[in-house]
Amino acid sequence: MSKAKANTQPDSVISIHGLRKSFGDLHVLRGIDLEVKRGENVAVLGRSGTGKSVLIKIMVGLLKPDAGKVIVLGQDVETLRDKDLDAFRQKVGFSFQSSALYDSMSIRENLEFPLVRNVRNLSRAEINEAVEKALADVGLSQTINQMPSELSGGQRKRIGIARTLILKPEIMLYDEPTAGLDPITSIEINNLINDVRERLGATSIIITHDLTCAKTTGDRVAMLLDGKFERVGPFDEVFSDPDERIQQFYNYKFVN
Ligand SMILES: Nc1ncnc2c1ncn2[C@@H]1O[C@H](COP(=O)(O)OP(=O)(O)OP(=O)(O)O)[C@@H](O)[C@H]1O
Repeated sequence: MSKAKANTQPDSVISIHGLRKSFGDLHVLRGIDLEVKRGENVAVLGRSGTGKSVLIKIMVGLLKPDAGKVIVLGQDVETLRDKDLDAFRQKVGFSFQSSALYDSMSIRENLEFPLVRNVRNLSRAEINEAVEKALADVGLSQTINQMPSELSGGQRKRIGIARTLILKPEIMLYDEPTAGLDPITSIEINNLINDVRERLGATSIIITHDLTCAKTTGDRVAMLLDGKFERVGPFDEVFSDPDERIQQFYNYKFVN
């Protein structure tokens, strides 16, 4: 761990070097490098199937890389096991592409679930308070006794984010937070992501192919092309690049 730390820039909370991952002959990640500072929001952009979800899964230890290093909060993710991995996953919140709510549980029960599983010795009053706060943070206090099936797609996404936030993570990883949502609801989610950063001081990686989401939430965007971050920087800088692949992506998707 110390060796890996030595390679990391001092203010980085996420440090990725030479990351590679293939599935058989499919070379998905071909040498990814990225440094993310505390409190920064980085939007990872790329077309479908370019490996964005694979990257996020490697970052939380759900997939093993073939080569390279992923250091998150000073820890080499690949080496984490058992209790250390559990503790790590409390500090790194992962908001799934599907909201991943339990359909048979009420919103209150969905939010209680990670707390009861991960935090010991909480009183009933503390659990209630945490659930109420998390719901208020995403503007959905009124849904506490409803079932997921009674909510809209946008509301389910926000509840999914609240369920991740309830453990007060230092890092939030959002996988396609606006996928399948109408433009207005997408804007609400983008605002929520920015709000989370301001209120919790969380560092976030936002995986998306929604350019509006990337522009609104990312201090920087990292453009995944052919298995590498070909361009990393402020949105306008990255998309002023005349590279045909970048312009094709921009012109096809961006409506504003
Ligand atoms: N466990 C796995 N086994 C085999 N192939 C996989 C596995 N996970 C991902 N892949 C392949 O890796 C490639 C990248 O997948 P990934 O889900 O990361 O794409 P993505 O950029 O997130 O796409 P989308 O925007 O559509 O969600 C795809 O071709 C996918 O089929």
